[in-house]
Amino acid sequence: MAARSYDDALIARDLYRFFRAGEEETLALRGVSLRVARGETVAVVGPSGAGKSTLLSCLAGLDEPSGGEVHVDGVRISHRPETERARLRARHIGVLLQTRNLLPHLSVRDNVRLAQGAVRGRPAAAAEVLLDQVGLGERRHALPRQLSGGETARAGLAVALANSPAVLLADEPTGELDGGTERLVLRMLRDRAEDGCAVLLVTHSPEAVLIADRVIRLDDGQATETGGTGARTAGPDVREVRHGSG
Ligand SMILES: Nc1ncnc2c1ncn2[C@@H]1O[C@H](COP(=O)(O)OP(=O)(O)OP(=O)(O)O)[C@@H](O)[C@H]1O
Repeated sequence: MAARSYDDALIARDLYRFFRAGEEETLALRGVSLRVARGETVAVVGPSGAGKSTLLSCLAGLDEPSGGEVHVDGVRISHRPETERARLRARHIGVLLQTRNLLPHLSVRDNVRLAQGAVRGRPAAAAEVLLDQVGLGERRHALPRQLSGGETARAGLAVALANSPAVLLADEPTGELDGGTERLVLRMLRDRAEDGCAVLLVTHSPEAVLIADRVIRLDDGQATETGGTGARTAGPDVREVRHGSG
């Protein structure tokens, strides 16, 4: 059991999330459990309103689950003060959100450098290397508002990868991208997984699902099997599916 826990860089146990707005109550997550191992890519799919973004926010420590626990890289991130969750996130997690993670007044390179700040001793040159990898080496001095949509997505990816995270969480990383940029983003996510990162992406894109080792389907706040073989049971409500060799 201990070895498995170590292999699983991301563990969520029995997550619940209630929202209350006036009289209205929504149970966005109803007992979701999942594990993502180092080196693995998992896609989370499901209809609008199923709870995908809520799940990703709870996994990233951007939101607190009402019940259940999240562990990242061997550390519990849930049920801690927001500042501590932010510190743990900066250290262990890369987050790629639909609203991109760029500070508007900083150049692309300085955005990457800022995200690297969480990791001591990182050479400054690594920012340039990362920007070259996402094809933005020439645009490193540009401000976010000067970037095209595809460039913004790639800059967001560079920022998400800047801290060499153990866990990478991405919400629709290829939404609204052209085919070339989508392939580049997916290849980089896959490469990170091959380097030992645990990658979880929320997606509607069939191409993104294809790069995943396993697919988790959320429906009305519950995770269920999507079919196939080689399932790895992660909890009472989750049966997952492994695609071929990935
Ligand atoms: N801050 C909030 N306050 C109240 N209800 C919320 C809040 N955030 C999400 N919800 C509700 O929780 C449920 C799940 O929402 P969520 O955004 O997680 O779904 P989703 O699967 O990501 O949808 P989409 O694919 O459309 O982005 C929805 O019913 C939504 O209205």
